[in-house]
Amino acid sequence: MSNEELPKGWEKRLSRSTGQHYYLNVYTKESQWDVPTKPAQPCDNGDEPEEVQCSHILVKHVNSRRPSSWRETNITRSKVEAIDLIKSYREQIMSGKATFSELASKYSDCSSAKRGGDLGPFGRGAMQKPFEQAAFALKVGELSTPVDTDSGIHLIERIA
Ligand SMILES: O=C(CCc1ccccc1)N[C@H](Cc1nc2ccccc2[nH]1)C(=O)O
Repeated sequence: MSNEELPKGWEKRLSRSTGQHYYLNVYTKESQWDVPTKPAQPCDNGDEPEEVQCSHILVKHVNSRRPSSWRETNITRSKVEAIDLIKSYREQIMSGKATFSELASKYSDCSSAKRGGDLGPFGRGAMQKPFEQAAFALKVGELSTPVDTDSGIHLIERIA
């Protein structure tokens, strides 16, 4: 099995003393004789926080899991229209024409709109995977591109 086929974070090495292959976890530098079957976990050297705090603007569409919100009882816009709205909100925030909180309070189809879109701190496993992946990839203060979940289209800002 070449390195390319191993789960992420593992390297195949040759033991000089035994002539046997072993496997090195490149994060923790631990080694094992058995072929790894799961990706190596980065050791807790601070390269990923336990929790992040984000605000989001959610624009639901007709295919959303629950096409209804505090703003609109029956949401009929298309997914493309939702993406275009999120792109326009992103542009307004990036250009300084509006703040994230203003737009979230006015336009987000999530109940967090009442808190300027603030979802509070959350760890991995708390949110739908596409949202989680996008949130944990953001640096503090960074704005995502449109994120697609079963709830709808999101614009995410990492607060902490
Ligand atoms: O699930 C909720 C409440 C989320 C929340 C968390 C923490 C504080 C306040 C609200 N709202 C859904 C819409 C929704 N779907 C989401 C998916 C990921 C993150 C936030 C989301 N919000 C809905 O209203 O359909």
